Amino acid sequence: MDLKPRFTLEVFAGGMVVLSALLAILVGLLEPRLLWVLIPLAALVALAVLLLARRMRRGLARVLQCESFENSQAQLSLGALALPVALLSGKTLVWYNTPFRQRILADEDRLLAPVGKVLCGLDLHQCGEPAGQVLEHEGRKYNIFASATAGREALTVLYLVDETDLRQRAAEYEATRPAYMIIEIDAYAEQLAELKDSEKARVLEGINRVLETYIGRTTGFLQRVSNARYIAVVEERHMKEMVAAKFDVLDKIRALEGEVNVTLSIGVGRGGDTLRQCEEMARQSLDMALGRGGDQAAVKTPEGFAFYGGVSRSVEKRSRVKSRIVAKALCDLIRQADSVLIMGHRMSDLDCVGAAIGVLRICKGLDAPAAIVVRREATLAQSVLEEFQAAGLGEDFISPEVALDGMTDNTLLLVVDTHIKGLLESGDVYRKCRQVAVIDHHRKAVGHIDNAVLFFHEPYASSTCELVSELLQYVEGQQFRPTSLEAEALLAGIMLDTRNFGIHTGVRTFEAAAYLRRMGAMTERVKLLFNSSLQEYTAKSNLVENADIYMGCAVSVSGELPPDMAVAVPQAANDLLTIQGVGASFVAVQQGSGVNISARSMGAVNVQVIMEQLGGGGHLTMAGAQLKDTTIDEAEKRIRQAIARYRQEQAEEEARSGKKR
Ligand SMILES: Nc1ncnc2c1ncn2[C@@H]1O[C@@H]2COP(=O)(O)O[C@H]3[C@@H](O)[C@H](n4cnc5c(N)ncnc54)O[C@@H]3COP(=O)(O)O[C@H]2[C@H]1O
Ligand SMILES: [Mn+2]
Repeated sequence: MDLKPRFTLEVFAGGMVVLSALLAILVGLLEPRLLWVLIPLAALVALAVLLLARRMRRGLARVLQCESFENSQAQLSLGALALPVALLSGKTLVWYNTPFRQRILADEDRLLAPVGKVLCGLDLHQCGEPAGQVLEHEGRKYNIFASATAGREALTVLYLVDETDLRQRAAEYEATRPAYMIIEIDAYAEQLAELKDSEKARVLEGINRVLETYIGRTTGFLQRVSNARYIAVVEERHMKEMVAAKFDVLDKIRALEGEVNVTLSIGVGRGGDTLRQCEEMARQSLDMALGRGGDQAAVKTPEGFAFYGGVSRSVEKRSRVKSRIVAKALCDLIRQADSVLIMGHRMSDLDCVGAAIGVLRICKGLDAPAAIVVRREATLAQSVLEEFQAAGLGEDFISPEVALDGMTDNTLLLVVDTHIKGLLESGDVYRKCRQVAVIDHHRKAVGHIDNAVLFFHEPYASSTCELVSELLQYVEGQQFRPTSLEAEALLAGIMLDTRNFGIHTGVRTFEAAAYLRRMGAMTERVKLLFNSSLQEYTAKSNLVENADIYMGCAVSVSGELPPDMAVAVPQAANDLLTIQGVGASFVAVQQGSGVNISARSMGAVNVQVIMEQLGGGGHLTMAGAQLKDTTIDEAEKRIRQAIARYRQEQAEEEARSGKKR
């Protein structure tokens, strides 16, 4: 039956016709007179055969469709089924029931037609899978299932389930799921609250207008719930568009003209099971957006967070970031991770190791497996590392190689005291970690980590240790109380970056120090951590002695120092500042084929800007740079050029503002 049954039937009928025609011709040749009778007779027979063949096929179809097929129970049961059902032999349609004829064949008989012509794109193999094949036919969507008998003359039963309505509803359901948005005006209290009422109204009018248009395009609604806050609920189909456009409303708000630069932070909860769940997710997202510095949108779905906007804009972040919120977010991240690695910058110093020790305390309090990644052979915090080793805590510090070995897909990397990829202790560890969080106080620079789920960046803090001390105060519980040793490491970090509370100190710096003192930090023991060896001291004195004064800046250069003398460089730069008439100091030392530079100031000179000219960075008062493939003479020339250029720009700026600093 498999071998073209249609062909067989037609050939048989045709063959009979041809045969009778031949016979008629033969008889006609033998007896021409009979021709007059034979020709009409042959035509009659041919007509009868054709008619019969047609009737036969129709009759066959009717029989197969089975009103009278009593002895076949299977056919009977399929015939009465409300679903369209068809029977195939190979790929040929050999039987179908009435619903199939009506809905798929448009009430025509297509028996023995190839099924591919009737249902375009049908894939019998896929129909045999448990999920079946979804096919569109005449504007309706069918899920088609097949079950086949094995063997050469394979028979297949096709069941067509009309899922048009179901699928339409499912798509509509997905598209109308609510997404919850919380929109907050950044630093409202600091900025807008102090404006004149008329000006404030103007700024708010601008914001309202932009937001109303933005939400007005959707089927959702917008509601201002407090001075600085709006909520909005929009349908998933519109949320999709907003995400695709990367929340361009942020740009529109930033472009508003006015006395102050307003920016927004947006938290979105999307894809939750309930509206309440979405609201909760939106709140977490807003916390994230604010914790990363604002001026951005954070979207939380059950899969995790995604962030839009807010990257590397040079607008200064004015909002005082809430440490409490960050502490909570940080704890959540640590809890979700298999293990935690804490890592600072290359040539780690007391601030970065101290901060790492503080963060490790939080991990320990949460019972999360955690370690600090540090190269003990290249560090400026040897004193702290030795003390912890002596206290039996050496295992908390591991090398990048060990860290790489013990890592899983779900390891969280906490970067402290830097946010620049190129300065990390180990780039490999960073690249292998999927989840990264950053805690830093350096001014945002190029090459910053851009995939952090949490970016706690406070350029106004004195040190990373100050930030971590604040975080420690916001996690509640006895288990988060730092030991006196840990408190001393944190205090050492603050003292390093403030040069013993000499510069860059704010109210919060002293509050953090007071907290650490309460936790048992002893200043006299902290001071010991800064003591240097006689060799280091001599190296430092030599550097100080060799300094030149150039345009009010002390510049000292030197050939290569022994590797363990590295700390003499920043210390010499610090000491040079104590000389009268020196506004900034620059100490450059050959290291391998490159040159390392430490720059310091008391605040009147912005050494960060000068070091940025050389590809470095840091802070207003404390910065550095690493020059590659440079001789020390060339480095000195470039430092002097950078100073000259800075002085010139300074003079121009003073001329413009018409006042002397
Ligand atoms: N290419 C680049 N791009 C962007 N930023 C760059 C950079 N190169 C350096 N910086 C930043 O400049 C700051 C100064 O670095 P520096 O090595 O002179 O000075 C370091 C360090 O050498 C120095 N230090 C460490 N131990 C010390 C000790 N026992 N006594 C005195 N100073 C110490 O304290 C300073 C701590 O500074 P901090 O980590 O906050 O910030 C650093 C660093 O993050
Ligand atoms: Mn540091």
